[in-house]
Amino acid sequence: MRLRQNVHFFLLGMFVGLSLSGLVYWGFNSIWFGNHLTGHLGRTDVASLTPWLAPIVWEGTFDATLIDSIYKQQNITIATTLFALGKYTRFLKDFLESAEEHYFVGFRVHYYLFTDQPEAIPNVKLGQERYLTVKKVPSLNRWQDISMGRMGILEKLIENELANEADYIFCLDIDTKFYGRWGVETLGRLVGVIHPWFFNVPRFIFTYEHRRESQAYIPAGEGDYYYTGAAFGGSLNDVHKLTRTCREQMNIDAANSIEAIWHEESHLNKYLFYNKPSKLLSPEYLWRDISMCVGQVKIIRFSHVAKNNAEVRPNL
Ligand SMILES: CC(=O)N[C@H]1[C@@H](OP(=O)(O)OP(=O)(O)OC[C@H]2O[C@@H](n3ccc(=O)[nH]c3=O)[C@H](O)[C@@H]2O)O[C@H](CO)[C@H](O)[C@@H]1O
Ligand SMILES: [Mn+2]
Repeated sequence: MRLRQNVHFFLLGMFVGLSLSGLVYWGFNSIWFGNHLTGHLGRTDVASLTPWLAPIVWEGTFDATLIDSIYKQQNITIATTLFALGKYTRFLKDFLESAEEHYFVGFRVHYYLFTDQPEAIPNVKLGQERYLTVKKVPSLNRWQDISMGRMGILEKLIENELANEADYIFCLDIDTKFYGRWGVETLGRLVGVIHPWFFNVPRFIFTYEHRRESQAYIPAGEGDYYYTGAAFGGSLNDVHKLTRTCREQMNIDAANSIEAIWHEESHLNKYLFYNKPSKLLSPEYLWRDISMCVGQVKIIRFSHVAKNNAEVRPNL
């Protein structure tokens, strides 16, 4: 009898003890008693801050509802520039349809699309406060010139047209598609996206320009991250300075008959090394065309689509 009573007391004690510790744990983490220092937001498997204290945005590092509500009060416009020349017009439909589903949903977005064939632009239904302006540009017969030429065109666009039209700008490749949220968590003064092939490799693998003759030169052993040329953005002023500098540096290279190893991407990397971005986006914000499982990437938001370069580009 006594033994049974003891067992009962023991079980009751266990129950009360566990409940209390559960309550304390819940209390520390709950919205009622917890705070952002004891909460769950943050990642331990990846760096979410650069050594200069810029955030690196990964799934699990931000509260989407909260950040949406903050930016909702600001009545912002996000200019988004796209280029589709030659056969790259085929990527427009998927890009625009998926962007309407995932890209700054609920915010004012103005796409500026540069193309040599305005007639080939598909009719995609845009949401409320979503605008598309098409601008005709001359065809070019080297894909490298199309890709690099974007810097000068963006520089002029910001200078001549965007001043009172937009608050932020993102410049994105068109051979891409959205699969998940890309929202206001990406906004910042100067924003770079970590290249999906180089986020988990040592620096000596980074394909920076290492020839001293090029203006994109970065000495061996230097550099922070390797950024993709397929997506970057920020405030109008900062992106204007970036595009102007890259365009000037590419002009000097051209005058010296040298082309950086990865074209404007090399110049962008040089720029972002000496002008540190205020925010970095993880490779969730530009994934690879070849699907490969990588533990740290919990969600693919935006990705290159598979393409046959020899077939879509005007030259090799
Ligand atoms: C993953 C990544 O970082 N991608 C970069 C990479 O290759 P990519 O293979 O992604 O370059 P790409 O073929 O997509 O060309 C870049 C962009 O130029 C435009 N385009 C290009 C060719 C053409 O015939 N018509 C046309 O419209 C289009 O917007 C395209 O998205 O290197 C390029 C420069 O070396 C750029 O830096 C890209 O951003
Ligand atoms: Mn691309």
